[in-house]
Amino acid sequence: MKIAVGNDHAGTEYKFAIVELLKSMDLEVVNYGTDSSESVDYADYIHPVASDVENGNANLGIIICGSGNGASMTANKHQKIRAALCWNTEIVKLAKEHNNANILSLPARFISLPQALDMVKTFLNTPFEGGRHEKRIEKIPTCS
Ligand SMILES: O=C(CO)[C@H](O)[C@H](O)[C@H](O)COP(=O)(O)O
Repeated sequence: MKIAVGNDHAGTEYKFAIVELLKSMDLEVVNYGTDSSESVDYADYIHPVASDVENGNANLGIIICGSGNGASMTANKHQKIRAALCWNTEIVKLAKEHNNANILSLPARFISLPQALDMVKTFLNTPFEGGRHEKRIEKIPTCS
């Protein structure tokens, strides 16, 4: 399984720990994020993650910025992306079970690092429930 990861300067520290976790789980990781704490524009580092997930080059994505909003807004501009901004493991679980989220967006400035790592594990280990949720997510990309 391949995971695409992206972050701005607010997510760099958490990104390093998340990449380490993913590698310890024998997952393939592609890092599109900045590796620096120098200020950057999140969209430049998030679009490549969304593109990879959208075109099947990666199975899932994990994106990190200060609030998680800029990252998720950017990723959700991609037609096939369902990026979920999450702040605890319960929300992550629902984002997979009900929404089949294919990108997890983490607000690094509002969650602890242990919380972030637990959320990543939940994201990877929770399956989509399907059933009634299938037709609901199919309706998401239908916009005027
Ligand atoms: O895009 C964001 C907010 O929606 C992210 O949280 C950014 O990380 C944040 O805006 C960066 O803020 P900074 O003051 O430039 O470090």
